[in-house]
This record gives sequence, structure tokens and C-alpha cells, in this order.
Amino acid sequence: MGNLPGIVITGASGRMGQMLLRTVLASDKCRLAGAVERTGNPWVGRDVGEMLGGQHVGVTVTDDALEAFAKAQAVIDFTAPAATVEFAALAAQARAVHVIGTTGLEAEHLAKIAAAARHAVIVRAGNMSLGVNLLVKLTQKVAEALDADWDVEIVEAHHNKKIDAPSGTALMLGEAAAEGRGVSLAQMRESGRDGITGARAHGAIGFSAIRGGDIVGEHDVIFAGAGERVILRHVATDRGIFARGALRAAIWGQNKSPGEYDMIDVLGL
Ligand SMILES: NC(=O)C1=CN([C@@H]2O[C@H](COP(=O)(O)OP(=O)(O)OC[C@H]3O[C@@H](n4cnc5c(N)ncnc54)[C@H](O)[C@@H]3O)[C@@H](O)[C@H]2O)C=CC1
Ligand SMILES: O=C(O)C1=N[C@H](C(=O)O)C[C@H](O)C1
Repeated sequence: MGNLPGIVITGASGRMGQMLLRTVLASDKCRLAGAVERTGNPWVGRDVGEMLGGQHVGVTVTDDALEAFAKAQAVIDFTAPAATVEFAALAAQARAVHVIGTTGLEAEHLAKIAAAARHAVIVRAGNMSLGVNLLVKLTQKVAEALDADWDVEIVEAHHNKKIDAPSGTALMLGEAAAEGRGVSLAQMRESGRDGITGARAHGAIGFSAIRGGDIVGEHDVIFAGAGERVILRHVATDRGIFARGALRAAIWGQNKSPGEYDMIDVLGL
């Protein structure tokens, strides 16, 4: 047990935090080394097992991230952009692999994460599931095969608590479509249509977001041509797919050279 990689989960009380804790506790490939929440969160100072509604597991939730990271080989982080940037610096200081699932990261956050990756292994993806990463590869292939007369639209649906749009997954799919076409997503991106928008720009890559209820995550990539459509779809029904992917990334990252990696690297797709 002592030789298994020790994992710290940040954002322990969150939707993904709880799923990650259960996944690590059930795994025979790693051990739970710590759990972090923000100061003032009711989970801080309490045993992880008790907070999950079961027996004590001997790991107390802390708000001291550096102390927790220093005892671990990997940190799995599905929190919020400001927290993730802070954790990237601390995980690098502790030489722990940092697996980042947090979405909504802006250029300023990405620059700080890239700086941390000069000293430590970081695996970052807007979606850690096998199915979505396969869909990313398929999207790139289809975009390579079809010309810009085929309009690309990405439609995503998530639960009503999600705070960022388009989703991290939708952006990964948009990047894949842009790469397949040999264009820059930043230049071709079109989102949030409302009112008299004018006709669709030729070659645009469009994004639409639906928010409602408890939808885990659904993504369609629509290639709309004249007289026909190709639709690629992924539907997530269980957050366990993201947690299993993140755990796989944490184990894969052990003994890798410092740098920033993604799930395509981890899965070898
Ligand atoms: N890459 C992927 O496969 C997936 C990514 N996500 C992303 O993960 C993130 C979290 O999603 P949810 O779990 O649904 O959100 P949530 O709101 O349920 O959980 C976030 C947790 O982070 C904690 N947190 C925020 N700042 C913190 C800090 N400074 N220190 C410690 N804890 C802090 C919050 O207290 C909360 O418990 C979002 O960005 C979401 O888009 C979600 C699912 C899959
Ligand atoms: O916030 C979520 O829930 C999810 N976020 C990720 C995203 O932004 O794509 C991944 C998944 O779709 C669930």
C-alpha cells in the first residue's frame, strides 16, 4: 500500500471532487494521500469517509494545499481557474504530477500553467473521458475530409450549475475541427448568436450551449452540407468516466519528464 502513488484530490466536496474520492478509494493502483477544500468549506477538518457518508478512512480534509501536496505523488484538480493556477505552482514546488480537469481557463491562466509545467508534469484536458478524446480525433479526421462548404456547429448541453460556456470539451472539439481544416479557431469561432446576426460566415465554427437540470455532459459536432449532415455525438451519463480518466492520467504521469500533456498522450490515441 505504501508503495502505491499517493493522490490528493482538490475541491473535495464538489461534484467531481466526491466522484474522484470514491474512485481513488476504490482503486488498487493508488492510495488517497489527501483532500483539499477552500478555507471555510464545511468539509475542512472532517474525515473524507465520514463526509462521503461512510466509515472513516483516516484522511482529514485540509485547506493547506502545500502541506497535502508535499506528501503526494499526484494532485487531481477539478476546481476553478484561480485555484488551479495556484495549485499548479504548489504542485510543481512539491514535484507532484498535476492533473487538471478545470475548464474556463483564460490565456492568463494557461500562461501560468505553462510556466509551472517547466518544473513538473501537468496533464490537462477539458474532458478526461476515453469517448470524448476519441471524438476529438474523429472530428479532426472528418474536418480534414470535408471542405469549408460544410458548416461546423458544436452543440453542448450541461447541468444548470455549470458556470462556463462553451464547455472545455466543446472548445477541444472546435480546436480539432479547426486543426483538421488548417485554420485558427480564434479567427473562425462564432458563438452566442442573438437578434439580426446576418448570414453565417463561410468557414465559421459555431458554438451553442444548453444549460438545464442534471445533464452530465452532451456534445454534438454537426457538419452541415448541402442536402446532408454528418453528426458526431458523445453523451456522458456518469461522472465516473472523467474520474477514471483523471486517475489513469495521474498514474501515467509518474516518472515522465516535466511538461504539459493531454489525454490524447495518456490514452495513446
Ligand atoms: N475535464 C473533465 O473531464 C471535467 C471537467 N470538469 C470541470 O471541473 C470543474 C469542477 O466541476 P464540478 O465538480 O462540477 O464543480 P463544483 O462547483 O461542484 O466543485 C468545485 C469545487 O472546487 C472547490 N474549490 C474552488 N476553489 C477552491 C480552492 N481555492 N481551494 C480548494 N477548493 C476549491 C469548491 O469549493 C468546490 O467544492 C469545472 O471547471 C468543470 O467544468 C467537470 C467534469 C469533467
Ligand atoms: O462542468 C461539467 O460538468 C463538465 N465540464 C467539462 C467541460 O466543460 O467540457 C467536461 C464535462 O462535459 C462535464
